[in-house]
Amino acid sequence: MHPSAFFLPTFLEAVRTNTEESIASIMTEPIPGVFSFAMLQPNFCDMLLEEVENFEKWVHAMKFKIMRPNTMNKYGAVLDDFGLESMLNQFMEEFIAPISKVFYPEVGGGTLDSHHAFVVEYGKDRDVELGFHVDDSEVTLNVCLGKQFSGGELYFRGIRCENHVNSETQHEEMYDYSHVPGRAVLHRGRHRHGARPTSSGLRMNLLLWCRRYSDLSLQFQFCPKISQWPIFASGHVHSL
Ligand SMILES: O=C(O)CCC(=O)C(=O)O
Ligand SMILES: [Fe+2]
Repeated sequence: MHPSAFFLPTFLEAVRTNTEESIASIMTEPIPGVFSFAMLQPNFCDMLLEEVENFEKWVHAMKFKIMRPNTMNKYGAVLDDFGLESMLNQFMEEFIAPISKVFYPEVGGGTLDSHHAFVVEYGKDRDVELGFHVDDSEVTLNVCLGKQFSGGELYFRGIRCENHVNSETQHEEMYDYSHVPGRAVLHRGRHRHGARPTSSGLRMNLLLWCRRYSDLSLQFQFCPKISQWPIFASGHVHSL
């Protein structure tokens, strides 16, 4: 399948041109460090949703146990488990690393080298909301796949290092993002966030937690609570 079957022409063109200007031209940055852009073709969102649903049906029929996408979400599936691992790695290297190189140089955004990819599901008989947390990632891509829903806003509360992860939020750090199918949000894993209740319908989002394992010395984080950086932040953190 050609990339134009997955991605919107604006996104493809911006990343292929691969300059700071071309990448910035498709982005909005509603608060520092949070970027949003239109990314996926509507047909591809539908296809991926269908694929996830088929996988879940198959797992159910086989009486297999489905792996939870992460420590907090109960509903959804790990995409790497059904044959998409190498495609998603290529996607991270060719599309997300060039963007992260421009916007997140402090965490080695240009040299992301591993990922954890999953779909999360919210609605009736699914997860309702997601508590306040940081991700086990350097950079997180969160793309809404659909379907129809209300609520489910992603709220942001500022970037923090390990030592200040529970510190208070400044007014200017508060931001609520409303998901739109096909549209992506990109943020640092250490940018504190959560998801408000999906009050009706079904919301499914694709998450790509991108990491840089090759050189852990770059796991240093800028934290506004400290005047100088880097500050070492370790290991796996999810819920706060
Ligand atoms: O539901 C969302 O959009 C947020 C999901 C999220 O933050 C996560 O899975 O780490
Ligand atoms: Fe998250």
